[in-house]
Amino acid sequence: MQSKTEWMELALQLAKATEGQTSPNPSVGAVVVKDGIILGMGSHLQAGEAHAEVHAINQAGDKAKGAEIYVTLEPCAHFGKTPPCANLIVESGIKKVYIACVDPNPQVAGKGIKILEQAGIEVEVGIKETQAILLNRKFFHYMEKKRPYVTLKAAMTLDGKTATSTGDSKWITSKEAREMVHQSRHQHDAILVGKETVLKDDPQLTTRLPQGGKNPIRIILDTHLTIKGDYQIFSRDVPTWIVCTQEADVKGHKELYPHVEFIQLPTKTIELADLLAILGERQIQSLYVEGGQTVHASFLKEQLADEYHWYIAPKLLGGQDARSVIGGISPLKMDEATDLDISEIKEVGQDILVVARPKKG
Ligand SMILES: Nc1c(/N=C/[C@H](O)[C@H](O)[C@H](O)COP(=O)(O)O)[nH]c(=O)[nH]c1=O
Ligand SMILES: Nc1c(N[C@@H]2O[C@H](COP(=O)(O)O)[C@@H](O)[C@H]2O)[nH]c(=O)[nH]c1=O
Ligand SMILES: [Zn+2]
Repeated sequence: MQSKTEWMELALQLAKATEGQTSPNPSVGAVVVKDGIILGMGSHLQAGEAHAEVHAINQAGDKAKGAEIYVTLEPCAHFGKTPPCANLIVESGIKKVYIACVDPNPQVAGKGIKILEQAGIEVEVGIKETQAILLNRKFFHYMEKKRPYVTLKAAMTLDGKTATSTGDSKWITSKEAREMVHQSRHQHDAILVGKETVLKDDPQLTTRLPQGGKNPIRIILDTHLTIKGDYQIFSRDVPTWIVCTQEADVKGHKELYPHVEFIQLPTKTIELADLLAILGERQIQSLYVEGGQTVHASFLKEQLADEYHWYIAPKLLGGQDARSVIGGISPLKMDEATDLDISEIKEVGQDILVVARPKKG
């Protein structure tokens, strides 16, 4: 007989396994148990398909009567692609529901729990809540703020350089690290770079994994539409959006790049908060910012980065004229630094990846 935390851990594993493939839905896992025996378990696999509870309860069938269900997110209460999970749980005869965390989606947000309690079902919320919230941090952020969860990615030498003074940067990190970057691209709805990166690196910004993967929408910040000529980023196989400002000549540029979408901001400069709100309206839930140093500087200055992925290679470049990770102007005092919580450090091939998030509050 396993403890309720172990059953919830199993449900979380089922949810974690689908991370990155359920957007714009959260990743959810569910386990139906009776007298220490697993009667059904499942994960929500793709947006628009059956929810985790539906899979688990279908597997349990009539044996669900009198059983318990462990689910990593509050069962939904709205009629989406499938009937509400809360009602399904009531009909199944399940007698107790363990929930890791409440669903902030206004369509749910406590309604699922109310339906269960009104049907006389015992509900316990908060088992492994921290892990469940961390797993769906992008979804929760988007539901709350209606703007994408922003992850800044940079690859640098041990002394914090992203290129030599001549702009050469191929390659700093190893094949394994670059493959992990493509994993992240697969898991994000959109990827963003500044015009300098386009002009200097001519990046494709596509997801090139041995097992395949989803290409994020490519977004370029080009205030005055200075990019002309042919670059890989304008390939027709992946949507590309260019962000510019009010004086930019979009009409003229449309002739150059007829298949590219333009987001023209009503301001003289690109206000990132405005851009993120527009991306939020376009259902972009997660944004991967691959730099370069000017773009990173803007996100840091506006405090609009939610997560940092710093890939650090065991190399030293030296030279104050080499390109540093974040450009812009330095604060005058050390206590103006942005404090971070380092949530993960892992070895990737010969490199290390530091995952950090701004300290809350
Ligand atoms: N120079 C390095 C990186 N360089 C990152 C730059 O943004 C570079 O233009 C793009 O990653 C190229 O994208 P694509 O391969 O054409 O799709 N990023 C890394 O992770 N390691 C490095 O060594
Ligand atoms: N994936 C998931 C839930 N997702 C919730 O339902 C919303 C998506 O509904 P729909 O468009 O019908 O798929 C999503 O925004 C989130 O609030 N709920 C659950 O009970 N179990 C699940 O496995
Ligand atoms: Zn549901």
